[in-house]
Amino acid sequence: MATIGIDFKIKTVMFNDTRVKLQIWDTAGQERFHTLSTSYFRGAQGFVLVYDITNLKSFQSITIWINDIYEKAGDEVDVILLGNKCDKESERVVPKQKGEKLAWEYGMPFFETSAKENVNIEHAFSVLTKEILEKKSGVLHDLDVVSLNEAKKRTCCAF
Ligand SMILES: Nc1nc2c(ncn2[C@@H]2O[C@H](COP(=O)(O)OP(=O)(O)OP(=O)(O)O)[C@@H](O)[C@H]2O)c(=O)[nH]1
Repeated sequence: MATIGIDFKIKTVMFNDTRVKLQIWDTAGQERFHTLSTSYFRGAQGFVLVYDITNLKSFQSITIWINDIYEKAGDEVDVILLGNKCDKESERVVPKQKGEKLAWEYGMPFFETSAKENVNIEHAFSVLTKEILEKKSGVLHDLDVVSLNEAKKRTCCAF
């Protein structure tokens, strides 16, 4: 069934002994719902862009979505690209190399997946989760350094 507007699911996964709660928002991919989805971009930590390897138009739309993401969510967010339906090899119209090239141009991880046959789905989400967590811990670390420096300054000035 086509997604109208937005749908979301919550999944808790274990990641290096840490419980991580993923809130996964599924936006409608169809053009006529596009504007509806854009208001949900802000606040997202990661994006999974999915095209259908048997549908050229879905691949061509990816560039529009990438630009939208960077424009509306900032270019610091983590994005991965998935070429889905890799179980339908005989109907493939998008060569794997094209997906790889596009992902390489934007510096994002790329996987071919099959939601139907559960190929690479967990792996793709793990990679994205890892990138988000690493970025987050980096930010926390930076903030710690800043607050330590601030604390030092304050101590210094108080004397
Ligand atoms: N063979 C195959 N079919 C798939 C796969 N993933 C999804 N489908 C089928 O493709 C159709 C569309 O799937 P959706 O999950 O609704 O696709 P979507 O991109 O979310 O579509 P919107 O909700 O319109 O944005 C359904 O009939 C699914 O069963 C896959 O990996 N392989």
